[in-house]
Amino acid sequence: MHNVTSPDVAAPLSARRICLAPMLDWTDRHYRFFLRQITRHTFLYTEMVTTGAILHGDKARFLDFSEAEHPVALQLGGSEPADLAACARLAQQWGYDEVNINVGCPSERVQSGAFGACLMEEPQLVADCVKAMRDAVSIPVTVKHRIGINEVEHYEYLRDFVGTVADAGCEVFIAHARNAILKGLSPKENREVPPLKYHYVHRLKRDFPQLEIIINGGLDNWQAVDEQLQHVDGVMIGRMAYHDPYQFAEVDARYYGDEQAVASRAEVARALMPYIAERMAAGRSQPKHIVRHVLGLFQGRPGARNWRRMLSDSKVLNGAGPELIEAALAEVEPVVA
Ligand SMILES: Cc1cc2nc3c(=O)[nH]c(=O)nc-3n(C[C@H](O)[C@H](O)[C@H](O)COP(=O)(O)O)c2cc1C
Repeated sequence: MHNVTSPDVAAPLSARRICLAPMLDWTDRHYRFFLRQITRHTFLYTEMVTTGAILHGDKARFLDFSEAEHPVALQLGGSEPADLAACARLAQQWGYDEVNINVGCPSERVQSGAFGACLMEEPQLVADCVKAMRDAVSIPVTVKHRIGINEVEHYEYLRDFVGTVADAGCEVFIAHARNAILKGLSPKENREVPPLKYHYVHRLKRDFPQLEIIINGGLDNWQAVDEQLQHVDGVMIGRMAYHDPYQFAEVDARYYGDEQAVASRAEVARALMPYIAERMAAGRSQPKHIVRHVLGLFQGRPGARNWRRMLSDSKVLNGAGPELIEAALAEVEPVVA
């Protein structure tokens, strides 16, 4: 549905050519709506939501999103096939374009729930989860994983994991090209310390050419992304997208062949005003929940500091409405039209 063709290659390009990584607390619906004002095509992933939160909690709170966010995937944390299948069904009912299982998160909390990266050690269980979900829905079921776990360093471990899960019908794998170390490293260290081994992921694509392989980890500029796209079907970007989101203004033309005009930073900011008004009217969010995600909009530009300062000042935020955006724009130098 979202595929585009490139004049250079015979195969259709993946809609997941550029993906926004799932990031807890960061890629919530507000951030995703904001990034969508900058890029129409980037494939967005929600932060991880556990099956328990969805099945026993306020479903609308965890699942609602704006129509504008499409294409958007729901990332689930869980390891019970029946629970994951029930949540996949809800994801489809809610209108998500894909449902993804988190097999990469190393945090202690996640381990005690027996899901996340520790599932790398249980490929058959992941396969059972995928099968149960695929039996329940027609949207794609995908897996985000690491290249290994703890001291396991050999490529064959990754190959066998992917092979087993692919046999259950998973056709899209998103590989964070590092091991997960379950003891002794914090989640943050687990995104920085284990070495990146992009070549393992490239080899995966060579060994499973029929699968869609998306690479993730440490990619923070388009030149590096271009190099990766020589080897794999797509690239997933996390921290750069959050800290310097306007870099994504290049994505639609560069990776999807869409030359439509790109919104300026100020236009992106102003697009948030009706959104803030709507969320406030629905009684669901305050401006501070939304603008905390847009602090990086002017990253590297004159006035970035003023923008950031104003939108993180609790005195300004308390009691503010959408006009807060216009006031913050007025602080950005030079004043942008
Ligand atoms: C604040 C934060 C929260 C994250 N939360 C999740 C998550 O919920 N699910 C997940 O699969 N990965 C999560 N990650 C990992 C990212 O999806 C990604 O794999 C990692 O940041 C490496 O990509 P990057 O180098 O482009 O940032 C998180 C990363 C960060 C920085």
